[in-house]
Amino acid sequence: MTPHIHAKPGAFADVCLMPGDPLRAKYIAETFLEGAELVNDVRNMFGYTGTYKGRRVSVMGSGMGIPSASIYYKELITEYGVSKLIRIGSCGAISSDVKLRDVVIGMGASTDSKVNRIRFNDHDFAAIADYELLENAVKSARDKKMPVKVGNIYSADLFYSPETNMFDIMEKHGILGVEMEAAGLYGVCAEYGAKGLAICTVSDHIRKGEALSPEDRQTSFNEMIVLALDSVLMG
Ligand SMILES: O=P(O)(O)O[C@H]1O[C@H](CO)[C@@H](O)[C@H]1O
Ligand SMILES: O=c1cc[nH]c(=O)[nH]1
Repeated sequence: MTPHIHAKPGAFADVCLMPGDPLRAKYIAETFLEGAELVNDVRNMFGYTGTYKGRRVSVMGSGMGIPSASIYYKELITEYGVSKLIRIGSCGAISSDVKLRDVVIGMGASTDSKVNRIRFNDHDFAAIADYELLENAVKSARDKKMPVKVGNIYSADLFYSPETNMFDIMEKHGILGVEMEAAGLYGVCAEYGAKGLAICTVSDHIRKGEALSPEDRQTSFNEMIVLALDSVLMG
């Protein structure tokens, strides 16, 4: 047990899907997993383990932002033997090339957070996805004929950032989506020897002021969830 996860040893599978929202973890467990059991509810950060098409899989919320998420990523890896962590999140788009409902896979994650500098002696750390998880997610998308955008995402510390000129800079540098955890996930995985990948559905367009309706959110999140779960079956 850890201060944040009261689960028995072996309660988690080797792979854990990680949405920010613990209620999305509950929804995924109840909708997509067979025999799902609640394995953590400390702080209502629900974690479940069940099977997907016969493959043991866990799903747990991470909370919002790198500080919260990093606690769960680290404890799952070092205390519960989770070796593959797949974030399934939402993100905001900036460029007109990226639209609502698009699925974005973070090959790398830029950030304004200092966490990777803290762990990397204040040097630049290239926060990148695990190649095998990335390749399997892309294969899973291709099998479904589901278009995905693969590239650089941006993990912001502030949801309400005063640095609004950053959106122009991000667009110029090809950032596909803004979210709040991926760079932390990639840093934690590098530090503790696990594999990480962040997949996000575009839930809103920051420049156009558009946002998915709750119904559209659910449908498009379902597509991302199945994409992630099927990618787990590939390796
Ligand atoms: O939908 P989730 O996974 O929580 O992801 C995004 O949504 C939250 C902000 O609303 C942040 O956690 C951000 O990364
Ligand atoms: O972190 C996030 C998530 C969705 N949309 C945003 O603008 N930011």
